[in-house]
Amino acid sequence: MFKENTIRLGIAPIAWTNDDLPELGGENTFEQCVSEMALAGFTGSEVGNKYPRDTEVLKKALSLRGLQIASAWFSAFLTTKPLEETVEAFIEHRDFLHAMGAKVIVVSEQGKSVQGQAVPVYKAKPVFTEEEWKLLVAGLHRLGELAAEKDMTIVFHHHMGTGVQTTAEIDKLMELTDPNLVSLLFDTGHLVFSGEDPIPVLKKHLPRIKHVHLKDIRPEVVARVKEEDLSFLQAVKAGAFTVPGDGSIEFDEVFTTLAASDYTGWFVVEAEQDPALANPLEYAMKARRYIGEKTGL
Ligand SMILES: O=C1C[C@@H](O)[C@H](O)[C@@H](O)C1=O
Ligand SMILES: [Co+2]
Repeated sequence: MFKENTIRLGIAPIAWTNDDLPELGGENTFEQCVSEMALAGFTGSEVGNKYPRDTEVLKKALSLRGLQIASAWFSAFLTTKPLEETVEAFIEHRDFLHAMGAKVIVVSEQGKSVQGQAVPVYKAKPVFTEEEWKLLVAGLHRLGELAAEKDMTIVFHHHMGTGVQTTAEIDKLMELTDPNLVSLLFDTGHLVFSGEDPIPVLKKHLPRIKHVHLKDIRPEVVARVKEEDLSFLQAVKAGAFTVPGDGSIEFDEVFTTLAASDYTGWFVVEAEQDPALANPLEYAMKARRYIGEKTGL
């Protein structure tokens, strides 16, 4: 289905230890996490808070297990803080990822985000003013230029509880930004959680999609999140997300559309849930098996 050597399969450490909710998987060590990623058949990882920041130490631990760093999340505050604050933090993050050999940098706008707050994630989602959109676009162009200095690309992460969550907001961001400076991360779970159809988003923005997060949704939990006005983190704890193949998302068209495109890069399985309820190794293996069956990868 996919052309040879175009896709690499990674998995995010968030299923072992959750940076947004440290009580989930606090007992799981870095070594356990990366060993189990490799055991499940993945060759890449994103970065969690238990990962060593010394690039040589990290490289050694990863290469022993046949793993590479695909990317890592960066929180930008372009709509709420002076640009230079985000730029300074971004340069440090970019240089770390560059030293680790990554080519894409995941950027999320956390200005006004409610993803970490104890408020209803649907009702309290921010809506940017035109002034905030201008700040976001100008700031992303600056980050895109800084990434290009190292031959890297920023991939914007649309996300629940943020100002870029819905199809309309993604369309607007893509329209307002320069394709040479700002690419898109396609995250199946966040789109479906928000109530979007992921396929039109994928098809419309395919040439700009440079990174993919594969996560599935448990619709009965999402229904509860709406009914009970739960926050994003309560939703995660309740099991809104799971690995591809374990929820309601139909991945066939996601895979066939990407296979027919020029996409080359990482598919990162990212399924944060409570590791005490969903054994991370078991779920990583389940995801790997499902992707293999659907794609031949
Ligand atoms: O890419 C991601 C990183 C996490 O920190 C985030 O909350 C998660 O939902 C996600 O998609
Ligand atoms: Co994601």
